[in-house]
Amino acid sequence: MTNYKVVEIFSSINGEGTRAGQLAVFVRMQGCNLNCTYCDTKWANEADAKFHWTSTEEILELLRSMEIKNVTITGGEPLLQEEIGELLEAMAKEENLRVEIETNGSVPLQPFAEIPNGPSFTMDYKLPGSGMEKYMLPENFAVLRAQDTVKFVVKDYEDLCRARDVIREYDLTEKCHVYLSPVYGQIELENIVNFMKDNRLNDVNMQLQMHKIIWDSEMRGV
Ligand SMILES: C[S@@+](CC[C@H](N)C(=O)[O-])C[C@H]1O[C@@H](n2cnc3c(N)ncnc32)[C@H](O)[C@@H]1O
Ligand SMILES: Nc1nc2[nH]cc(C(=O)O)c2c(=O)[nH]1
Ligand code: SF4
Ligand SMILES: [Mg+2]
Repeated sequence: MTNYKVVEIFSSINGEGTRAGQLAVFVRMQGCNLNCTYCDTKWANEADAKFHWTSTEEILELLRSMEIKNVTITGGEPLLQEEIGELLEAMAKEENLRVEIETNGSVPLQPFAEIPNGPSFTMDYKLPGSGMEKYMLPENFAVLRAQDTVKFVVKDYEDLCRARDVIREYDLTEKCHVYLSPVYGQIELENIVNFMKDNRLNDVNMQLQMHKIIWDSEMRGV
């Protein structure tokens, strides 16, 4: 039986992305290979973070009982779980689930893109402000499909410029959804809009993390 290091499972509205505002279940996995300056889930990344070994069947049973269609698998970095492919394959066979996986851009996506009826990807491209850009795998861009998303979490003007350049270099708005999302509390929101206007960033979505507006920004499980 395959098990995963699950730190929390909760339902909420999705605060981000193409399904923002819709009910979703979040499955958060322990551990990460990166250490972004701004990470809001550092607590889940620590090697000694409290987790429950949870099996594929236990996760599926819980999801079936919750009767919520959207599932977001996140972390930490969920694609580091050994055998995560097995979970994604099992979820793909569930008729009533629509699965999204949030991933940090440093793990090859190709193997997971081949899963029939598999998850959509919300892939971060880590910008200079994260300190992690050197770990990005540009070959992942070639794997993305119309249902997938590239997300740029922007901290400052340098990050905005880099996001713009990457969007243009890889023609991302022609391939998939593209989001700009502020590092919480660290950039004037208006500056993002002005930058989009100045640079004619058509087909790019600015988003705010709704859950941090609705609840305390440090609150877990919402
Ligand atoms: C915690 S990560 C987990 C998934 C994966 N490790 C990743 O980085 O995409 C989920 C999302 O939250 C974003 N995030 C983390 N800390 C943030 C912050 N302080 N403000 C805004 N977004 C943040 C990440 O950039 C990522 O898009
Ligand atoms: N409500 C809610 N929506 C979310 N969308 C992405 C989240 C995340 O932590 O990645 C998140 C989260 O933690 N909570
Ligand atoms: S990759 Fe994701 S979970 Fe890992 S440190 Fe960065 S934001 Fe946090
Ligand atoms: Mg979060």
